[in-house]
Amino acid sequence: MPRYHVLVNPVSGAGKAPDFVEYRVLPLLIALGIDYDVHVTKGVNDAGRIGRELLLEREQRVSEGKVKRGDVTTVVVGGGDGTAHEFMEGVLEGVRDGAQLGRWELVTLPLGTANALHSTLFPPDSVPVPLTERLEPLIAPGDMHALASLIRSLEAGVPRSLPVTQTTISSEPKPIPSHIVLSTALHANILADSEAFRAEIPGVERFKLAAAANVSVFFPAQVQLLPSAAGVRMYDPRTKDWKVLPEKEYTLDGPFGYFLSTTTTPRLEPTFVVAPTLARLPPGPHEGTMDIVVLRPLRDPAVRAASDKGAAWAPRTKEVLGAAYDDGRHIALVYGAGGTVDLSSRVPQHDEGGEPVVEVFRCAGFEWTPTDESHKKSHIVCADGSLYTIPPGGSVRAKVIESHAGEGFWVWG
Ligand SMILES: Nc1ncnc2c1ncn2[C@@H]1O[C@H](COP(=O)(O)OP(=O)(O)OP(=O)(O)O)[C@@H](O)[C@H]1O
Repeated sequence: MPRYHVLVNPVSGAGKAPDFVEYRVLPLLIALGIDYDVHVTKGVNDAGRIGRELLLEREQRVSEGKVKRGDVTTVVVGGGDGTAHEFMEGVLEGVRDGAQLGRWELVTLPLGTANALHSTLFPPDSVPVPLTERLEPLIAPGDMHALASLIRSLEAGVPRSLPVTQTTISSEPKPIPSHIVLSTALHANILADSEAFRAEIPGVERFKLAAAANVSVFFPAQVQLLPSAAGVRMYDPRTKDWKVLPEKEYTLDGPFGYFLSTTTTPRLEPTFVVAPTLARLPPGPHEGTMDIVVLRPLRDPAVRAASDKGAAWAPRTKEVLGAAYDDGRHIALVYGAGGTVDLSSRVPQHDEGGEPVVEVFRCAGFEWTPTDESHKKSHIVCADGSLYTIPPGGSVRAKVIESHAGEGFWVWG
């Protein structure tokens, strides 16, 4: 077994990573005779430093003939999504400086707050990963879910590819990689505001408070969808399948309420299934696409008719995103004849011609250009929980990186 690298972020989530690694992860590796190195993060972006160092160390060992170029580096992420993000960012920075990427296999542990990646790989209601006789005496039943990704890596098999989105913002000197989520509008602003509550409320409740502060905001912007080899597709709730959009529909005019893209994770929290198409209609390996979930308030007939449009929109957003907590039911909703939405519907409503409430696109990427320089909230971008600001007059461009066989990131799930 090759050496395992174990990252420990002592502040992620409720701060349980050091104990969990010491008492649950390391004893398992020791019992199985697997060598490991523990790397404790010392502050913001330190996981990136560790990523860069491991990449360079690997490069050195390849040049000394100690490991082969195609050999895997396994990294157990003892933290949340942000820790994995920083780590991958650091590796990719090293690649931009000229090092070869190589193959990285990540093991997730649900030690952050939202744990989007771990929840996607192992949803709360998923069947426990089966244990072989070798592991059975070593793992307590209560730890099965948290250790599921580690168990998969120890039992071998095939890890999943982890596509990376590369984002450029005119103000940022370097492109920003992300593997979970890239968003603007409501989601990015919830993250921005929820940081203020982190010390007070370590759990997901802080997101709900921040949501209330942003739910009626209209985000003025224009979006250009970037086609993949299969063009730009939009989800049709009636056929429950994609339809290919004509090129003239690649431009989306705002204002926007919600705008979020993801390549890997249908769910952002254990029960918040915001992009169910990723699970129900999974893209092929190396397809190079993202799924984008969009809410545009002025498509809503009731909002168009209202004098206080923000007040009319807020309950609609809550209803629709609330349906996402019910196994991603929001993408089945369509506007009825009078602009109503039947929120109890698990299947599309029967009203002829009703438009989908949520627009879901599958394409290679997008460009988001704020159209009101004075509207600060429409300039905020979230890449895997890290926040960036688009400068006045600027825009953000996000595109899935083409993946190469044998090189890149994989995850055990
Ligand atoms: N020693 C440290 N002191 C302070 N901050 C740290 C330290 N080590 C890492 N960090 C920072 O901790 C932040 C939070 O980590 P992470 O995102 O993994 O946890 P989380 O936000 O609780 O979980 P999730 O991303 O799953 O919601 C990261 O942005 C990272 O930069």
